[in-house]
Amino acid sequence: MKFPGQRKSKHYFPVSLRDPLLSSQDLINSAGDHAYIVGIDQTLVDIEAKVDDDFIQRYQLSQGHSLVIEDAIAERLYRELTEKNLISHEFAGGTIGNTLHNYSLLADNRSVLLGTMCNNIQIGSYAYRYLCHTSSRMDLNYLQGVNGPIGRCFTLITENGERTFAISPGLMNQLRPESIPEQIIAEASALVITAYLVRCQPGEPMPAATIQAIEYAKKHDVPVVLTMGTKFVIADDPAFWQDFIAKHVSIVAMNEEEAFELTGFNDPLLAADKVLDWVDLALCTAGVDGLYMAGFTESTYKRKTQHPLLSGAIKQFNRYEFSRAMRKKDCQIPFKIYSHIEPYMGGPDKIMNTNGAGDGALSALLHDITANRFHRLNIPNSTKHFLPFLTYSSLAQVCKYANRVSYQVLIQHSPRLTRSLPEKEDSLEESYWER
Ligand SMILES: Nc1ncnc2c1ncn2[C@@H]1O[C@H](COP(=O)(O)OP(=O)(O)OP(=O)(O)O)[C@@H](O)[C@H]1O
Ligand SMILES: O=c1[nH]cnc2c1ncn2[C@@H]1O[C@H](CO)[C@@H](O)[C@H]1O
Repeated sequence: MKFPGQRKSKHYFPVSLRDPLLSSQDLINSAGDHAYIVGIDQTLVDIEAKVDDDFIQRYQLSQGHSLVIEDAIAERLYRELTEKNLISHEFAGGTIGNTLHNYSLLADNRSVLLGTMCNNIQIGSYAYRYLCHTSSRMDLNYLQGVNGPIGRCFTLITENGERTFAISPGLMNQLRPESIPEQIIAEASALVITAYLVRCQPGEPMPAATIQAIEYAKKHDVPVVLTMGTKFVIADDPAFWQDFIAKHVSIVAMNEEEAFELTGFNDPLLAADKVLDWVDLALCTAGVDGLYMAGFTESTYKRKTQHPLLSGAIKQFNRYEFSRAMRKKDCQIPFKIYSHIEPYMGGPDKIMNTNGAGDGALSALLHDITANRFHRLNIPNSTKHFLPFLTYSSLAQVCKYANRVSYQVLIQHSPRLTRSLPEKEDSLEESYWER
């Protein structure tokens, strides 16, 4: 595992606190395989095309929405895109696939993907391309074989820059509960799922497989991380999602629109705060406004920020952002902590594609959480683990890292990182980071 503390010059993580008894070689060689994340996804390839508004209407899609379409319509849509030469890019996609791939690239470490994959893969087929464009550190040995295609996600970009997803599911929802390996979940640092997983036809097994994975995670005390997907899935039934999150989820990742649908709060800070009624940690991305995090720490050990205090809907909300997050149940006196960060370097001069920017932020958070577990497995007696912290770094530092990864996604075309971050960041010297 690329342990965050190994960065030589400027770090995203507080390496000055690293245990002096620890040789970095020990870290590289020992517990690497045991600190990994597992996720479930609908295996999908993104097929990106520029279209006009008339195209969206003709196929009865709705702008900004991710809708599932029938096979016959998908074939007609695909034929029109190819005949008119409108397809600009094809990428491996899926919100969890993207997140795991990015995690594996950032951490140079194992992630395990659960989902379906074609038993017979033809060279050049979508399944083939999915596998070719997936990090070799992503463990695909636990995928369930199916006799048919994986899903296609037509990513239709209209003149206003809006993305509309039309999903042709193929057999992506055929994952069965018995294909969920209990031991893989039991030993993971986190189980990552998306709200999209419950959007299935009656009788499809994916929702039951997801619940099976959640049950194993709860049995073995593995945090369940839910990323929302799209506001429309939440808007369909906010009460269902509130209940689902309260029952099953420890960490929520969402953007401000999804946060609004879930909580009724327009302000991402208030929405993240509301989500703490149900979970241990919330990440809320807010496009040009950067991102927010909210969580808990042990009251006695909260740490004051050295950054200027920020005022928002909650007064001086970032006062204790130098604290490390903990699960609420692990705190004797839980204390709420919040942090916010503006887009890295004010945002890129030119955004290539916003698709996947939120997935990138979540993969950074997962890297920090797994680094913490990795460190704890290696050096359980380290001073860093005198309390059962969830993150290795402070909330402020996690925000910084998440934001940096989102920036990297914005400056490339693919929703998955094509390469890791530079080892040395000259830009970390700049005043933005000093605040
Ligand atoms: N226009 C922008 N300018 C600067 N930074 C941006 C912009 N859009 C996004 N970002 C950065 O990317 C992060 C995530 O963006 P956003 O809130 O759009 O995610 P998202 O809607 O969840 O994306 P996706 O669902 O495609 O993964 C933000 O927190 C911010 O750091
Ligand atoms: O229904 C879906 N299930 C899983 N992933 C999806 C679905 N719709 C869109 N995306 C994925 O979301 C990513 C950006 O966050 C895209 O890469 C797309 O593949």
